[in-house]
Formats: sequence, C-alpha cells, structure tokens
Amino acid sequence: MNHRSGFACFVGRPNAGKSTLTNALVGSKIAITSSKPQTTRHAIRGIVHRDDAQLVIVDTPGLHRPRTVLGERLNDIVYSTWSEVDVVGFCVPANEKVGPGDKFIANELRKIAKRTPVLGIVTKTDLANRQQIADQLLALQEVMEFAELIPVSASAGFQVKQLEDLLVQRLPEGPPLYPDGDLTDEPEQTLVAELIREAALEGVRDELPHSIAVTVEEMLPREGRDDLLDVHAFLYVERPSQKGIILGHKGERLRTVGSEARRHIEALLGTKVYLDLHIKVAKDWQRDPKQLRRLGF
Ligand SMILES: Nc1nc2c(ncn2[C@@H]2O[C@H](COP(=O)(O)OP(=O)(O)OP(=O)(O)O)[C@@H](O)[C@H]2O)c(=O)[nH]1
Repeated sequence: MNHRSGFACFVGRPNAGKSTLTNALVGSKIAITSSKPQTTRHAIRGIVHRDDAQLVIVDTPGLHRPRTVLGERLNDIVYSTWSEVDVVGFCVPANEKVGPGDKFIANELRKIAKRTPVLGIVTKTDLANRQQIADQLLALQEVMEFAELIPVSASAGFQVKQLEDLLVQRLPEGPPLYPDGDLTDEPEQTLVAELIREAALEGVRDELPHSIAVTVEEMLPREGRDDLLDVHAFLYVERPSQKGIILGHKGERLRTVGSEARRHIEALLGTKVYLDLHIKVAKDWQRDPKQLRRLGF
C-alpha cells in the first residue's frame, strides 16, 4: 500500500468542538480548547502519524462576520487555510440546531467544495440521542453536498478512528511531510502566549472577549540552571479599566492567572518555569493594523 500525506482542517461555528476533535485525533493537547467561543487564534497543526499515512491537522479560528481589522485578519487566515488543505471537515454539534451561522459557513464552503472534499461531521454525539443524531445528519445534508457524513464524539472516542480513516482516504499519495514525533510546528513561544491568554480570560471572557493579546518577549534558561526557564511576557488590554479587571483586588487575580498559566506552560514544555507577567494598555489594538502586526496577528 502506498503512503499518503497531506492536510486537513476543521471548520464550524465557535464551540462546535473542532479543537477537541483535533486533540482526540492527534492524541495530545496542542490546540487550546475552551468552553467559550473563539479562543483558537492561530493555525496550530497537530500531526497524526500512521504507518500508511501522515495527516496534518490545521486548526483554524472560527469564521465570523468581520467587524474589526482583527476579524478580517482572522477570516483571511481561515480562507488561506481552506485553500491549502486536501480535505475539510465541517463540524456541527449534535445537540444544537443547524442555524444561520452554519448556513453562512456552508455558503462559503460551497465555493471550495469543487476542488476540496468537505466532510460533514456531527460532533458531540454523547450529548444527543440516536434520533437527534439522525435528525442532525439529515439537517446537515440540507445545507450543502458533502463528500461524506459522519457522527463522532471526541469526548467518548466514538468514531474518531473512522473519521481519521475518511480523512486519510482523501490525502494524496506521498512521503511523510514532518519527522515522526512532531506534535506541532507552531513555535513554542506562540503556544506559551496562547496558554497565558487562555488563563487570563478564564472567568472574565464575557467582559473582555477579544480585548486581550499576549506577547512573549523572551524565553531563556536561567543562568547556571538547566531545569528552570525564565519567561517574560506582556499582556495587552485596550483600556485602563480592563487592566483593573485582569489585576483584580490588590493584584490577586493576576497572581492566579500567572500561576495557572505557569502550570500549563510547565506541562507543555516539561520544565520548571518562572513567569514574569506584566500588563500593558495598548489603546484600540484590535483596530490598529500596526499594533496587530506587533502583537503577531
Ligand atoms: N460532551 C462533549 N463535549 C465536547 C465534545 N467536543 C467538544 N466538547 C466541548 O465543547 C466545548 C467547545 O469545544 P472546542 O473544541 O473548544 O470547540 P471549537 O470548535 O474548537 O471552539 P472555537 O475554538 O471557539 O472555535 C468545550 O467545552 C468542549 O469540552 C464532545 O465530543 N462531547
């Protein structure tokens, strides 16, 4: 049998379960999941290695109606990802009605479906009964024509292997694209920034959904120690009032954010970490292309 290799990405409205599915396929936490929408801001690749294939999964941010420069940038990332992959999985949760958001995405996907096969994936089947799952498959079929339709549950591990096979079948023949063992080719610094941002948003997402950006200025082993990494990072907010929210009473919240982020960074990098975290106010960074570039968007 010939070896196959190529790229896949999952699309779907926020919270559809794309990151969780990526993690279930890759078998290690490389994309950051959360219970609130739009936390996946970077195209993080996870890699499924098999004897007969290598599947590279690109995790895209949710497509949405752009209202700010950041929104437009995010959509650009989505479109350029779609045009680069061999197969797209369109995720719709089993326990939520197929709605206008899904139809909006389907309309956009239809434009690429002639060149790139699109699989319809009903996710989170553990949250629905058989009838609901069947109804959802039918509802999904209504919105566009799919190359395949499949129900899965990333949490329960239901049909994840089957989905992997369907994705692999759509890849072209070719040698592995990455060396064995690579989980992601996203720079560590980006992952670390994402973990800090995630910790900072915990519990205040409704107040500050898109107002936080994080840059990691420096990551260096502590002099004379090979078991301790110094991480210097800035957390950007748009207004002084938001700084107060992040800081909390007497800076207590920021300390919690710091230790929470540090725990995750240590788990990711497998080393002890000293996290030096400072807040900066960068006025309207979301609307300013120059600031966006500086913050890595
Ligand atoms: N019960 C159940 N929950 C799931 C499953 N997959 C994802 N979830 C939950 O659904 C929520 C959203 O999942 P994510 O994987 O972050 O969704 P996403 O589509 O990547 O979200 P964005 O990054 O916001 O676009 C999280 O709370 C997950 O734990 C599943 O198979 N079963």
